[in-house]
Amino acid sequence: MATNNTAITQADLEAPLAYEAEVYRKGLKFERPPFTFQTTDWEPQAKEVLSASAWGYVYGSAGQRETHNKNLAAFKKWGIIPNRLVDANYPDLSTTLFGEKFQSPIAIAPVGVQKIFNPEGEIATATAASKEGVLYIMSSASSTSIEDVAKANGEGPRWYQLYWPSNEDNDITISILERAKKAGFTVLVVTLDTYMLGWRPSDMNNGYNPFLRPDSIGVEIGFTDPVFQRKFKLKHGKDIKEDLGTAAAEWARTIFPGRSHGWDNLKFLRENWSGPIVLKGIQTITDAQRAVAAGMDGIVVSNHGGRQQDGGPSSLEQLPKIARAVGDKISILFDSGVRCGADIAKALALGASMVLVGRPYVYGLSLGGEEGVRHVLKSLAGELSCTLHLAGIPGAGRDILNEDCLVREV
Ligand SMILES: Cc1cc2nc3c(=O)[nH]c(=O)nc-3n(C[C@H](O)[C@H](O)[C@H](O)COP(=O)(O)O)c2cc1C
Ligand SMILES: O=C(O)C(=O)c1ccccc1
Repeated sequence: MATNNTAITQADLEAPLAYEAEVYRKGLKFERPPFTFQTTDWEPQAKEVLSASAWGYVYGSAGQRETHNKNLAAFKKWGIIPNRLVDANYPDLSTTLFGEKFQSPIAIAPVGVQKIFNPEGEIATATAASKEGVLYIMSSASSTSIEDVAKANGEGPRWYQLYWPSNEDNDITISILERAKKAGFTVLVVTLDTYMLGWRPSDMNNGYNPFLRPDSIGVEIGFTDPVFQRKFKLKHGKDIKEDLGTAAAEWARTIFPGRSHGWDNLKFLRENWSGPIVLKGIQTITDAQRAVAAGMDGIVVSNHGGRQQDGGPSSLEQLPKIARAVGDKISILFDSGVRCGADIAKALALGASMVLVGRPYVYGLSLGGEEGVRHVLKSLAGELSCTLHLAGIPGAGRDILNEDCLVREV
């Protein structure tokens, strides 16, 4: 399997479709994945195995779920045009970002507190991503430390997502950035839409905030951070382990300070991070242009899967406008509402160079740990490859897969 920047081999091109071929070749002897190939069934099946609180947390969205529902519906407004008598055998799914070649255009979206879905949590996901040649984006709210995730991810490509503390905690931010750099995270993804949690009725009904549980899950990065540890001791006169509840609440306040930074503050991150910086949560042309003006390297067109602000537009609807405005000046990634291989093809066609998947792999993690995440990633890559092949589109590159490949149906 190709890792970053190694040449893509014929075997790499064939790998996504090998999953399907194996099922049919082996028939009933095929060792079944832990759950279905039908992507629409992942969500209801995960519901059956999760506690009400964990389920409410992952499936839950802001407000009346209007933004969430629009995210899903937006994909159905586009059709992929099928072309005949074109040889698009084993389409090349590779994509290049910041001078690095990635074997797959699919990435693991940053998702916090993964141990509430499976005791292996981020270790299972980071291992699965590495085995499938998929980019792992690590959340600031992980229930596993930066160093342990890096170990599990091994040679796999990995980026670090920052929940950005306020200026009073710049020393903590610097410490975290240094740790991420040292642990081999190459790109910084700064999430802009979550300086406070959205209005989430399901979590409020369950009285559920993963940080504030008695076993304080999701605070691992803070609890293992020497600067956070020192500051906590100075302020409270005791060590973290002497008062886990207070420390967890303190870490939650640190990474969700309740107020947004301004565009000017990005200079601070630029000064303290030597690699590319990507802003996650962009939804307008104006903000995308501001990102370009601020010298950023990439944006993730995302509305956080509809979990933050309700009543907004679907993320996919915003993508082509933004791509047309700034696509030649900045790298564009996308998430929110991706549920199957055809969805990935559509997001790529509408201007994304990389597509992040959120809830689907969390359902895989819930249903089958590392194998479950691998099954989700293999299914999505396999279906994407199959879709492009049958549509006569030989690759995922912008020169081949673009708006001309789609028809707007409604
Ligand atoms: C359970 C859960 C936790 C998440 N935690 C984070 C996080 O820690 N940092 C972040 O930037 N985004 C977080 N997200 C948002 C995802 O990165 C992504 O934007 C979103 O899930 C995409 O929408 P989708 O679930 O429809 O694919 C989280 C999403 C879910 C479902
Ligand atoms: O739930 C989220 O969307 C999110 O970003 C998060 C992750 C961990 C803890 C709190 C919020």
